[in-house]
Amino acid sequence: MNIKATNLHLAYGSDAVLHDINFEINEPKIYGLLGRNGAGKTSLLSIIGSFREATSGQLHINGEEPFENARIMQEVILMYDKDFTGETDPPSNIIEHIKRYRPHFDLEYAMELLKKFKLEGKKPVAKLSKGKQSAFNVVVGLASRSPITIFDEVYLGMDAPARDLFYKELLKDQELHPRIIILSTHLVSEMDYLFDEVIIINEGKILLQEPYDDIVSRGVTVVGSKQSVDTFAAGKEILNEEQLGDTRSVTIYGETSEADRLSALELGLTIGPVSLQDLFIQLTKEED
Ligand SMILES: Nc1ncnc2c1ncn2[C@@H]1O[C@H](COP(=O)(O)OP(=O)(O)OP(=O)(O)O)[C@@H](O)[C@H]1O
Repeated sequence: MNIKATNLHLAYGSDAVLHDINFEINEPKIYGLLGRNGAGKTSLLSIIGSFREATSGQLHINGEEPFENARIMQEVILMYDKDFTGETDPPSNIIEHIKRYRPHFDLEYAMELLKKFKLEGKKPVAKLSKGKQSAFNVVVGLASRSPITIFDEVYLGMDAPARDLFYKELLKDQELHPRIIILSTHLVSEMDYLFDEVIIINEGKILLQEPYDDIVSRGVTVVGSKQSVDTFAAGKEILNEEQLGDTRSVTIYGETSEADRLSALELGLTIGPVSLQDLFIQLTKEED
């Protein structure tokens, strides 16, 4: 499967939300989609999920526009924080009907997941707790085995053990049935180990799209005396700096060569890694 955005633009009335963005997703991997509140994540995912049309530019899935395209819609599932008001059926009844419009749906796996997430009862979905409704979304998303599977913040209502179960199932099932999985989340430090690739969207633009390992290997923290840190950091891209007495700590973004590491050692500095969450915070922070 291939997702390709070319000068993709979305506006709500006169408010532009996605600004001529370009990116491509080709491989069956897990993609983490990160962005601050209002950055445009849900807007972008709703175009991929064929919930809405772009204002201009193109979003193609396997070369076709997904909007009102039945063939493409069968291949993509977008799970979001759905309002289940009025849903009188229990989870097990609903999933029995999904196969009709989701060709890759695995009913046996869905039943197994209902059991794992303790959703086998006869209670209507509308009367389930918020977290159980979220877990039901997760079950449908996983068992759909759609070649493009998108989870837009569905896990927020789930408690920590349920989220942990979801992450384990996701990794296990992705290993057996690789597909493009896009996870939009604010739980960056909790979920970063799931991501093969990271896409950061900021104010309606793609800030970066890179393998997880490449991003985190590019950020370092350097701690030491003010003078030594300043000497080391001169000419480098500094994302953040903090000072306590004479001790200075800076977050640097960019390749750190072997020569850099040696010079840090000579200057008596301590070099450490930076988490994806810290990099995300620094890369998307607003200027004062
Ligand atoms: N239906 C709509 N009509 C008008 N404006 C909208 C609509 N949906 C979203 N927006 C606006 O588009 C912008 C992007 O919203 P979007 O929901 O895509 O962001 P997000 O990155 O998913 O945010 P969050 O992390 O808070 O969920 C926001 O300014 C939002 O107010």
